[in-house]
Amino acid sequence: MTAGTETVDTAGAPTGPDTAARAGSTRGRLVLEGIHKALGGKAVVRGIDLAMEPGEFLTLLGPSGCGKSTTLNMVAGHLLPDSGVVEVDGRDITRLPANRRAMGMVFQSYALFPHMTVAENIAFGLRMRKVGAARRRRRAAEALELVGLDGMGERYPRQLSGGQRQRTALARALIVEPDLLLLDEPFSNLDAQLRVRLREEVAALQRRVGTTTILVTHDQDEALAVSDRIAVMAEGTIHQLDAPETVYLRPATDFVAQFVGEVNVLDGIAAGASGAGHRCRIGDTHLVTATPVGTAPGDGEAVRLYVRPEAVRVLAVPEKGRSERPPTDTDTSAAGASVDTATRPGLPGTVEATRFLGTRVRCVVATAAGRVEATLPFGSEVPTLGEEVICAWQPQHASLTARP
Ligand SMILES: Nc1ncnc2c1ncn2[C@@H]1O[C@H](COP(=O)(O)OP(=O)(O)OP(=O)(O)O)[C@@H](O)[C@H]1O
Repeated sequence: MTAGTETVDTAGAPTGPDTAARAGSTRGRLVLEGIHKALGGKAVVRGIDLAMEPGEFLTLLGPSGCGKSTTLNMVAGHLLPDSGVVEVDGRDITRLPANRRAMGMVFQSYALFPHMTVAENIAFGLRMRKVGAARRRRRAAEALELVGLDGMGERYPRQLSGGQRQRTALARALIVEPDLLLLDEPFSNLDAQLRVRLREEVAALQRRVGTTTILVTHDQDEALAVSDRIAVMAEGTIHQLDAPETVYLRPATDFVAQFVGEVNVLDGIAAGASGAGHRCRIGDTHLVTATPVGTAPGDGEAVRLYVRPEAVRVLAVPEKGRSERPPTDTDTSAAGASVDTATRPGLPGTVEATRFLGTRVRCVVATAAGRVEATLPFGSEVPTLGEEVICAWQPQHASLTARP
């Protein structure tokens, strides 16, 4: 889009440079401070604090009803918080009406005007801002190109596929060069393949234009794939606000561990630090290791350990080991190695089920701590049903917290 010099009639609305030239923008620093909101007599948002950097892509992730959309609507100005402050670029906008905020919003339902062409839909925000017709047409054509819809400007929404409609909605949100782009479950109406493709497109586009973006979703894969940071929400509060890797590998709470990705949950008793982590006793005899999240537990404290199926190695028991699974001197190798539990941590068990999943095999092992699921990578040797094995993992691949 060309450098804009037009003024607009909405306080806080942008008059800034081209959308395409805004990567590395310093605009769109959002701060939420102590936000509370009750709806229908129920506390729906209960003390949200959040600070976003300009250009950041942040996802509000949580189960249905946890307050994600309510939070987004307070940023958009569709809802007024009961208490707390919404600030953009140092300016308190808590009480500023939605139409005077510089926000671009995309909804699950597209919300396009059926009687307007795609180009008219996209240019709508500019028309509201009294931008002249010729300039509107030019900017709409540029926005169409930005979202890969060149040449489709004269169609009507009903003549578009779901993905094309959502690209139109995105172009309409971006054309006003908003401080913030707010995406409320924008991919939910699309089929699985298109959902993945469009989310990649949106993430790439966001990096290009550099608009600070909040995505609301309950889809953890989506959140992990596109976000700079994820705020995991439950019951109106943020449980953890971190980079995707940290949320996945170092879940801060029991809820985060169990909501984001699949996880084995094992209860045990803390048994002292070891060089590469913290020891944890399962049952009377078995020792495993993990990395504490936050303060390390005291000896004898009841702890809960979380380990992802893909981090679990299924190893042969040395004395029963099959000849085709040669022992190694490390327990960090893939399935096929063996482990000596007298000297190394590990959880013995019996293979209860194996399931072929195409690119990997899922192996279920019955242990003293309950069922442990392991994902064996493609090409691994698959243990036989009823085989006695050891489940092992590297301490940095398992996390440990005080038992809730
Ligand atoms: N206008 C309203 N009046 C009363 N309760 C409401 C209203 N809007 C939302 N709620 C309730 O507030 C809670 C949070 O809703 P919200 O839409 O923010 O959740 P969400 O996390 O976005 O969930 P979803 O993914 O299902 O949209 C829900 O229990 C919902 O039923």
